Amino acid sequence: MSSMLRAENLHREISGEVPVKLVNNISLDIQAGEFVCIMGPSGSGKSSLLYLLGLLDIPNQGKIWLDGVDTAGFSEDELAEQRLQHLGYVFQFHFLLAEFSVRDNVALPMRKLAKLNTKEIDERAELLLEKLGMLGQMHKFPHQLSGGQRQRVAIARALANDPKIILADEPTGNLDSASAGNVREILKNLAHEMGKTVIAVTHDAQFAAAADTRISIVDGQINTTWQA
Ligand SMILES: Nc1ncnc2c1ncn2[C@@H]1O[C@H](COP(=O)(O)OP(=O)(O)OP(=O)(O)O)[C@@H](O)[C@H]1O
Repeated sequence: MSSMLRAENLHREISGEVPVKLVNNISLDIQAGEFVCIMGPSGSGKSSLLYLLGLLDIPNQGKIWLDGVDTAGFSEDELAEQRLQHLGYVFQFHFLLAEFSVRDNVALPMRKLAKLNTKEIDERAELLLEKLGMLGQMHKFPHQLSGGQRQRVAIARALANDPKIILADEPTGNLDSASAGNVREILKNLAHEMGKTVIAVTHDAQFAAAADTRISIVDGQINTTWQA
């Protein structure tokens, strides 16, 4: 195994009359193909940490290495390129575009990256939808799907550019238990069968039980780390 995402002494605070420490001196080292869950009480800084690890926010102090590459000092354009190529995101709310079909939603990140032609993009979108059991719904629009189906499309979209890392923020938070179990198995298999590094924030104990590593956050700091 090799280090896929390494963070050293991450700090993130919001300045103001009373500065708020969201992330307070967090260091971690996540391996390729590892399934990691971040847990902790509401407001403890889990999402803030995930945004830093996903290069969606910039730490006030500390560094992040993505597959050995130091991301400190990257310009906004360079960070956007890293996000598009190497990171896939799944949120509690799916953020699918309402006016786009299922297939077009999955195709969108590939169109932005512009490495494949239109035919190749549609073929890959269909392949990903097939893997997630959603091929039959590809011409539908997000409002025509159930919550679990939308989340599977969101996972297909996250996989579009074959990222190294999938970051998920409460991916089962809005789902009934059967759909939550389905999404949990999909994300676990992405790590264990496809070798993706999966990092998920969750309050869902069953979801966390499937992880290789559980990191518990309290007041912006790592409280405990548990490994299977
Ligand atoms: N932009 C911001 N400005 C001020 N406070 C913020 C900001 N973003 C987050 N916070 C506060 O920082 C703390 C950490 O927030 P964060 O969303 O990271 O926690 P969390 O552990 O993910 O919570 P939850 O489980 O409820 O989603 C919370 O108290 C939150 O209210």
